[in-house]
Amino acid sequence: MLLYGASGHAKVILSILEANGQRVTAIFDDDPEKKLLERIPVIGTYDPKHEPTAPLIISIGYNAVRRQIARHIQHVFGTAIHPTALVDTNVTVGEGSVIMQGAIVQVGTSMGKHVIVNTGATVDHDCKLGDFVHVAPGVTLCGSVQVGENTLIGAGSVVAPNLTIGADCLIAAGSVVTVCVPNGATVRGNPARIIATS
Ligand SMILES: CC(=O)SCCNC(=O)CCNC(=O)[C@H](O)C(C)(C)COP(=O)(O)OP(=O)(O)OC[C@H]1O[C@@H](n2cnc3c(N)ncnc32)[C@H](O)[C@@H]1OP(=O)(O)O
Repeated sequence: MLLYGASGHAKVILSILEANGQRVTAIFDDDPEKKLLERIPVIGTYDPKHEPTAPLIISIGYNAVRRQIARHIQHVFGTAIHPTALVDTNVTVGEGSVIMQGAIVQVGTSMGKHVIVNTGATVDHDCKLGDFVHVAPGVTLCGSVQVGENTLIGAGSVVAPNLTIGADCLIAAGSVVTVCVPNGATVRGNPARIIATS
C-alpha cells in the first residue's frame, strides 16, 4: 500500500493498516523537507511509476486537496477500515475511503470515493455520503441523511434524520443541524444557522 500525504491524518491511516496487517512501503508528499513518517520513507512528489500495481490512499484530511490530488493519480485506490469500526455488511465503501477507530456505519449506507468517517463517528442507516465527504470525529448522522460531495461535517456535530446537506458545505464543529442545508453553506450552532455561502 502507498499513501499520499505525510500528515497527522496519515499517521491514523498507518495505524489502521498496521492493525489490519497491511504494510505501507512509501508515502508521497510534495514537501521535500519530509523524509520519514512513523519509520515509513517519504519519497517526494507523486510518481506513477513507483510500485505501479500497489493500491494508494490519499492521506489528506482537507477535502479540496484530496479531490485535487485524486484527479492525477494513476494507481488504483485502496481503502482502510479499522478492526474496531462497526461497519454493517450492507454498506458500500467507495475507493480511497477510510473508516477510523470506533466509528459505526449502519446498514444501507453508501459511502462515495475518498470519504473519511473519522474516529468515533456514527453514520446511521441508509445515509448517502458523496465523494470526498469528511465526517469528523464524534459526529452523529441520524438515519437517511444525505451529504453532498466535498462537505465537512465538523467534529461532534449532530444531523437529524432524513435531512440533505448539500455539496461543498462546512458544518462547524458542535453544530446541531435540524433543517436541510443548501450547497455551499457554512452553518454553525444549535440549532445550526447559515452564516456564509459560497
Ligand atoms: C482528527 C481531526 O482533527 S478532523 C478535523 C475536523 N475539523 C473540524 O471539525 C473543524 C471544523 N471547523 C470549525 O468548526 C471552525 O471553528 C470554523 C471553520 C467553523 C470557523 O473557523 P474560523 O473561520 O477560523 O473562525 P474563527 O475561529 O475565527 O471564529 C469566528 C467566530 O466564530 C465562532 N466559532 C468558530 N467556530 C465555531 C463553532 N464550531 N461553533 C460556533 N461558533 C464558532 C468563534 O467563536 C468566533 O466568534 P466571535 O466572532 O463571536 O468571536
